[in-house]
Amino acid sequence: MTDTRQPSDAELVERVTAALGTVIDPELRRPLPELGMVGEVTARDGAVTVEIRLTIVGCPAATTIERAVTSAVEGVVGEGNAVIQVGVMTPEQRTALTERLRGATRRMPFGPGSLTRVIAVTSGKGGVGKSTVTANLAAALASDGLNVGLVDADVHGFSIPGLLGLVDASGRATPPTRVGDMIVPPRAHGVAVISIGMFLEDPAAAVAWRGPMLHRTIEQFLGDVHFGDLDVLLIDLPPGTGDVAISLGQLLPNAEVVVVTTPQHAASDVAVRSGTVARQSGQTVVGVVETMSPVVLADGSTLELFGSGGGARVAERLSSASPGTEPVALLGSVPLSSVLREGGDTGSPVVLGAPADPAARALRAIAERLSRRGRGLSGRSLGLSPR
Ligand SMILES: Nc1ncnc2c1ncn2[C@@H]1O[C@H](COP(=O)(O)OP(=O)(O)OP(=O)(O)O)[C@@H](O)[C@H]1O
Repeated sequence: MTDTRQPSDAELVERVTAALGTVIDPELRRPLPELGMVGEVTARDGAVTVEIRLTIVGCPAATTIERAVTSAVEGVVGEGNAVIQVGVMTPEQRTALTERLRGATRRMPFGPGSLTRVIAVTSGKGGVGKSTVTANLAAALASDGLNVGLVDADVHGFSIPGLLGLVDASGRATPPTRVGDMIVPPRAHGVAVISIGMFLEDPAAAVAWRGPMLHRTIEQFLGDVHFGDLDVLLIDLPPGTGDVAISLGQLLPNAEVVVVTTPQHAASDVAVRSGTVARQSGQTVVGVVETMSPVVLADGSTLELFGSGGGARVAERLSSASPGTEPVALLGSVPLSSVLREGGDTGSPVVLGAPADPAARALRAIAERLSRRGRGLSGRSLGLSPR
């Protein structure tokens, strides 16, 4: 027999509370009650009032949250029977929230033993297409359903916000949300992104920092930014073997490293050095990506603007420099593509915006190869001990 009586107000409160448990904060990616964002829930004569506490005044996700809460509550009480009162957390509530979130991760959540795969992308020379490769790999992996974070560690030459469309018309990068002293990264194309560019008022400002300041910034990006549970964290390193690469080697010796090069000798020779420095800190070079590779033109001829063979050369030299370890593979070659470049200029990664372009296909295949590699459990702590 079906129960046809009207639910009591107490039952409504119970059902609405359960429904609110399904509403996820779009930035912090956890249910609202778990974040302490749901205040009092009261019912009277079948109508329900819900108090929502936003983390900060002017929270960028306010409208999305209010809409999601309204729809969850109306799902229980019917349209027009829900009153949503939106307020803001007190400083004490905010502190409790940041402490809860910190406890859930750890101070350095991506260090050795982490279940997140950390993939640092490096190159020898600047301007070889490293950031473009990183942004596209992040977008491709996220569109495959993985939780992806991206740290733009190219502090002096940051370009990730632009490549992923996280800039306004004046070129200013989207600032992250701050909850107390915790930083919530903006998201684009499903990727949570942090970059020094997001902390600068003037997009043209030069960041002239040296060793200790750079080290602290990278440490903060990895420790104070709330990425939540990630499957993969990509790191766009500055070109070369400078302070940031060394800091990252110390902080994340567990990182896997992808070396990007063009086909040209001048680029591939220095790219080998970047791979070698990564290895010295214990990181594993998992492959090489060649970009700006030869492209087949409409008339069938091949344009080799930067020559050919650089990627294979780097892979071979890194393999022979470390005999006895797994050979370093050429993960793929991304041909020269004006569609890819235009996608970068407009913040629309080519893997999403023009998936049929040969460069997009090559990048997708590289992302697949990388994620296939990650399915094994070798090197991961399973939390088991022998009996
Ligand atoms: N395969 C490609 N075809 C055409 N243009 C490309 C290709 N790859 C990258 N580019 C273009 O080359 C320029 C440099 O690329 P990008 O910024 O990714 O290089 P980078 O190695 O990260 O540079 P830096 O480290 O100095 O910041 C960009 O304008 C980008 O659009």
